[in-house]
Amino acid sequence: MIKVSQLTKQIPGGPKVLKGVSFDIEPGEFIAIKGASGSGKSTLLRCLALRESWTSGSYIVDGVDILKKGILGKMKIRREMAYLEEKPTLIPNRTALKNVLIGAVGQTPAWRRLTGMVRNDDYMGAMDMIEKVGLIDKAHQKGDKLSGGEKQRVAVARALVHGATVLLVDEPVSGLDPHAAEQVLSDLKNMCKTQRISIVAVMHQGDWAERFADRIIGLNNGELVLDIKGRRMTEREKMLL
Ligand SMILES: Nc1ncnc2c1ncn2[C@@H]1O[C@H](COP(=O)(O)OP(=O)(O)OP(=O)(O)O)[C@@H](O)[C@H]1O
Repeated sequence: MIKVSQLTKQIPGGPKVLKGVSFDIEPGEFIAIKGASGSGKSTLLRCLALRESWTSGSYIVDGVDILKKGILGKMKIRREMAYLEEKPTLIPNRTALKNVLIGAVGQTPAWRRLTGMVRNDDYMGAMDMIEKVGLIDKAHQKGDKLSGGEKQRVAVARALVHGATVLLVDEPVSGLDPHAAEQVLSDLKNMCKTQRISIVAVMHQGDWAERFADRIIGLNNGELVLDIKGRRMTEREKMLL
């Protein structure tokens, strides 16, 4: 269980982007973040991944007070949380499998990324992950020959192959056609249910959040103004964002 309390992010000499945001993340939960452009969605995600520093607040992950643990806290987050930026890129001339195996910058030793050398159990783990995102028949297809949705699913596999239990993902279906978007979100939802992976996804466009998320949290100008079960939002709730 993850507890975010009073997360505030002040840009030095700039705006206060997040203002006392508090919410919990349960194992296996799919949380969508909604909010207008500039409301702080991506900053919230990057703060959860510790890619941005927190100005104040507390961050408890499995009972560990992360911000008080310094480098150990950072290592725990890097181990347990995978961060996927909007429109992730694959190495075009490497297969889907190789992308999963060696593409995760920062999680694979540099010598292994450069040489492409992998251990047998890494290979099995990557194949498992590719199967979980429903792409086993595309494992040996080159990155640039995959469709947008397939690339996104490979990127999800790459992000999770090192055993993370939480996936933080920015606009997972941005730029995808409705069919591919549906496939990506079905995979993500399935992972939550079968592997108890928690997902926090910025999903502002369309009604994807309402259709796939267990919970929707909403930001307006850096404040959390909505925290509801995943369902069709009322007009009043939409007005809050
Ligand atoms: N390093 C920074 N310096 C100055 N302003 C920043 C910085 N980082 C974020 N901001 C501002 O904070 C606000 C929130 O940015 P953020 O990217 O989190 O919004 P968002 O909700 O993800 O927007 P979008 O939907 O357009 O991607 C924006 O107004 C942005 O300009």
